[in-house]
Parts: sequence; structure tokens; C-alpha cells
Amino acid sequence: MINVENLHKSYGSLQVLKGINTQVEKGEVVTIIGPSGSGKSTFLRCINLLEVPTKGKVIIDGTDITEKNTNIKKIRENVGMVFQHFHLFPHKTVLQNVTYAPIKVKGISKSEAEKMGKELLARVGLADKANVYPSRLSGGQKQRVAIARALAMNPEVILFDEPTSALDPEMVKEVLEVMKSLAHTGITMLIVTHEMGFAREAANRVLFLDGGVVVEDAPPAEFFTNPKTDRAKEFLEKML
Ligand SMILES: Nc1ncnc2c1ncn2[C@@H]1O[C@H](COP(=O)(O)OP(=O)(O)OP(=O)(O)O)[C@@H](O)[C@H]1O
Repeated sequence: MINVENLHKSYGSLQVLKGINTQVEKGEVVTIIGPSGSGKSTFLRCINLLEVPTKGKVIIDGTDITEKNTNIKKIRENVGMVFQHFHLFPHKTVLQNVTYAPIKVKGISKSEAEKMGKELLARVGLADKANVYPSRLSGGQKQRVAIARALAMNPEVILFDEPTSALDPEMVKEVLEVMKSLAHTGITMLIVTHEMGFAREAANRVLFLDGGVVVEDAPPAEFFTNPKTDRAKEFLEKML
């Protein structure tokens, strides 16, 4: 359902993505790992046009989103994103954070959105926090709200950009557990992460990026036990 063809991205003279080719099927859970600066976040952000590719195509369900007349709003409805730094609305309650976009963008009624919002908050273990403000939550709780908010748009794809790297270590697990519970439920997940344990347990594929290209693309069992390239071996030696 997502076809990435010869994707390039440069910032001025800095070439970050140098021809990424890959395909992600509906419902797949793909982790994107690699050294710092290898282009992981840039790659992810090209998939919902937070970054505009310099060259190449990103085709989602048959539509090339890099075409000039792309409806970005529609793409973002279908491709949700969870960021490292939550980006919750501070002056809205947890429930309002979750229901805002469905009401505003999708035109769902307030009562329907609230019903769905409460169900989603229960799903991420925060049913009792619906009426509090984000400032009263821990980092792990904020990130779980951000996940509920992404789910509220009922997207086919969710992009996760290092969702646990801004969290205190004790909060990482609760967020990864929520992500694991979403994996293999039909939603397509692309996850940039430094959590090798998660990549190993929850993903069905690992994309190893280095120097702006996909160096390895393999199921985790294969990648973590038998990496094919020296670059991946060196990376894993440092990480594991
Ligand atoms: N908006 C930007 N303008 C200029 N350079 C940028 C921009 N965004 C990223 N870069 C540069 O592009 C390169 C790749 O960045 P990117 O964030 O995609 O890497 P990454 O693999 O996700 O790294 P990390 O694991 O450290 O987050 C880096 O050298 C970074 O400084």
C-alpha cells in the first residue's frame, strides 16, 4: 500500500536521502533503525509530506503524494503521526485533545467524538484522565494521549518518530506496550526507534538505514541474528 521509489531529500547541499526504495504492505509493522543522522526521521517525514522530497515518489494506495496537486489534508487524515515531543494542546483537556481533529477535520458530532475518544483513552489505559490537562500527566501518559489522538482519525497508517526517546526510562515500557497492542491489528505502523527490543519483538520488518539508503531490509529474526553487512554488524554491536 506504500511504495517508495527512488526517494531523495536534500537540505541545500546536504544530501540526506539518496534513493530509498521500499514497499510496505497494509498492516505491516516496520521499524526503521540506523545510526544518528542516517536520515530515519527525514524518511518518515516524507511519507506524510512534513518534508517534501527532492526527487522520487511516495505512492500511497495508488496515489503519488509527491504530485503537485496532492491534497495534503487528506493524506494527513489517512497517515497519522506520533512525535518524540507529544505536541498536545496545553489548554485542552486530554479528551479534547483526542476529539479535536475528528470534530474539526472530519465533522464528527461532539457526542460521537467523545464516545470514541473515551474508548480510545481506555485502550491506552487512560480512561481516568479524560478531564485533566496535559500538564498534569507524566511523559509516558502524554505520549499515550498522543497515540489515542492519532488513532482518533482512524488512519490506515501511523508514523512514530522516536516515540520513547524523550521519556524517562521508567515510562518507556508503558508506551511500548501500547504500541505492541496496536501492532498486527490491521493498522500499518512505521516506527523510527532506538528500542532494539521492540524492533525484535513487535516488528515484522526492520529497515536498516545508513547514509541515506536502505542497507538491509529483513525480518527481525534474520536481521538481529544474521545481519548481512558490516555496517549493520557494527551498528548492532554498539546497540546491543
Ligand atoms: N530541516 C532540516 N534542515 C537542515 N538539515 C536537516 C533538517 N532536518 C534534518 N537535517 C539533517 O539531515 C540529517 C539526517 O537527519 P535525520 O533527523 O533524518 O536523521 P536520523 O537518522 O533520524 O537521526 P537521529 O537518530 O539522530 O534522530 C542530519 O544531518 C540532520 O542534521
